[in-house]
Amino acid sequence: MPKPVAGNRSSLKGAWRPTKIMNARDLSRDDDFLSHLLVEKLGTGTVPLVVHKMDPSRELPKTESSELLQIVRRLVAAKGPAKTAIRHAVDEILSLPAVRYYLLHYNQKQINAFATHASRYFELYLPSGSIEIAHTSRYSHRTGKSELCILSTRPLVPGQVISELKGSMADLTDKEDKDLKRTDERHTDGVGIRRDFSVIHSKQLKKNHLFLGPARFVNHDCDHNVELFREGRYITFRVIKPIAVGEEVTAHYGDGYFGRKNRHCLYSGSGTRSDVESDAGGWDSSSTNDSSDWTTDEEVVNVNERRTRRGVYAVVEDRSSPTSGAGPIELDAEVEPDTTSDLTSLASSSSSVAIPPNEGPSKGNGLMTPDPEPSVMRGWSASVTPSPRKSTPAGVSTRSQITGASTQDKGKGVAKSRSASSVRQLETPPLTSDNGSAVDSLRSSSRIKGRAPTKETSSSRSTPMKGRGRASARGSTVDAAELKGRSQDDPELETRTLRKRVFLPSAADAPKAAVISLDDQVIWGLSLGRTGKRGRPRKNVNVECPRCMRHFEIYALKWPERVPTRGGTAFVPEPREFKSNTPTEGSSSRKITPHTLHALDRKLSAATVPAKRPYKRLGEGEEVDDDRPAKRKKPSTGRPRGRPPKNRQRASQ
Ligand SMILES: C[S@@+](CC[C@H](N)C(=O)[O-])C[C@H]1O[C@@H](n2cnc3c(N)ncnc32)[C@H](O)[C@@H]1O
Repeated sequence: MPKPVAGNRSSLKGAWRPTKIMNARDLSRDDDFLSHLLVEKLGTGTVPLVVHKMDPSRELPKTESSELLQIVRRLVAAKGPAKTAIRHAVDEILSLPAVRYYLLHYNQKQINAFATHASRYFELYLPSGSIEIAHTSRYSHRTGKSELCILSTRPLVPGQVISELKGSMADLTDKEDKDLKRTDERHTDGVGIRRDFSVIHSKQLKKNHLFLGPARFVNHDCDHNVELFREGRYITFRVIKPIAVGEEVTAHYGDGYFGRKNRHCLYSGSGTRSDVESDAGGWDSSSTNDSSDWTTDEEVVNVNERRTRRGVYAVVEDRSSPTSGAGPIELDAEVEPDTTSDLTSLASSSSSVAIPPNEGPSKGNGLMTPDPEPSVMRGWSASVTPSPRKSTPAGVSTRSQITGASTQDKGKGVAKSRSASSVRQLETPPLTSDNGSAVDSLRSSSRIKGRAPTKETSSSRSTPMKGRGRASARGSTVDAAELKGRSQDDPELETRTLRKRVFLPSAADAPKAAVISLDDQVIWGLSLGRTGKRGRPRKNVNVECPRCMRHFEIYALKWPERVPTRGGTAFVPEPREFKSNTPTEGSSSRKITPHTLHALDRKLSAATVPAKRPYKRLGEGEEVDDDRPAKRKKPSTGRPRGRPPKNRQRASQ
């Protein structure tokens, strides 16, 4: 039993710190509660969002939807870095009475994990986001249950990483694993539901992991448009085909997840919001929960509109028209304001950068640094890549699903696909200041129709992709193989998220080194052609290495005349990289700058280099010929070291 945090529960606010470790029990409990608060309760539109819970029988503390909506509104309107805005939102949710009650017996570590998980859900609502959780009835006729999905709210281009699609993974013990496989008969609608709908298998660890958070709502499609890959501790989703606004984001769970060759996969082709809205009338509201709070009676649904929760993005021709249904959906230039939720759609985020048309997907686009670890994260997606460079098709594979449809499929040999991972706790990357700066720079303007589109800022280009223009229709394909092997750059996972690519400054960008002198003699050449022993050229001299600098000081003092010159003047080569210690972000001090040169100048002026005595190997019987006075050995005091002499001990008494 965790040790409850003592003291006033209101002190929860601001007292938590991000943590990545969660055990499966806490993760499922927290995810049930948080998805209830931040998905179900905030559902807008005509169709409520009903989340499959890990434990549907669990009673959740009652919360006011209006309070939650206020928190999200403040998050959307907040100024400053996204990270700070998210933190405030989490603080606010932690101070809700229902949440405080829920956390009553949690210790600080558990509170940290809960708050971190809450931040993953809040990130979905950032104006810079490019996805949303929506309802889909695509599978309901077979699964007999409400299903949710992820829709894009902006055009996404291949190579982009959907930064806000986050989740957390926790190891499953054998017992927990077995329990999840068992059909839960307690489900209210009487349908036996297995709760292993979001279990990922790690082949390498021969273990199953529970994967929960917003990313768990990504459905499977044999013709998927994102791939899941692991980067160190993180799981990330990368777009592999253009995704239009309103289109569903789908991954590949593995070849045998829905039966042999996925023959029971219910994905019926292009899944767009139209599947959702047009089916809205058929939705059985009796099985819904109080998320219908958000459905107003006056709301008139225009069946020709295609909309995400953020607003209408397309209007199709009237269904009664003879041409209806056949023609292509016309996409609006901009996303319209969300009339139902008051959540504003702002300019594109780092994960959905406005891409100049006619530019193909980036090669080596600096999105993320691949995980050098060769272990294969097979999972969920057959195209899950262990690292972006090795886009191995066969990643984390989820356990075969036996709910609804899968229950019917029982006995038909719903195969299990397995995946490999070498990590114990995996999750999607944390929100970084990247996002924050993107939001900062973008918040001032809006993409709401009629307003001037946001000017792209450098921070919004944190995923420097040479991409395509507005995402084309689903059919437009990009060879997935084309993406494989492209060099990418990191997250640490996590911009957020993904670690920024370490861009080494080019020689042209590097500060030009100044020439320094000693006693009016030019001594400085950053690369001394000959600094090795006995004047031999020394390879790979790294002048930024302090050791090399020391060598140089000695060299320059001893042989100032050997300092390289070119055409009579001092030769100042370009700074080199410090090879043994690749510079990382913020480590610009590793570069030679005028400042370091100046420091060296001062050092050299004051330096005195003692002459080095050559070592001599002694022959047999030969004695040391040393004119230095022999080091006198201190006479032993006979007492253990560190203890004061007895008389001093006595004196102190
Ligand atoms: C990781 S969850 C995805 C989110 C899920 N729709 C939800 O609402 O929780 C996996 C479950 O979604 C459903 N699902 C996803 N893709 C499917 C597909 N192509 N065919 C049939 N069911 C699918 C199955 O019920 C599966 O167990």
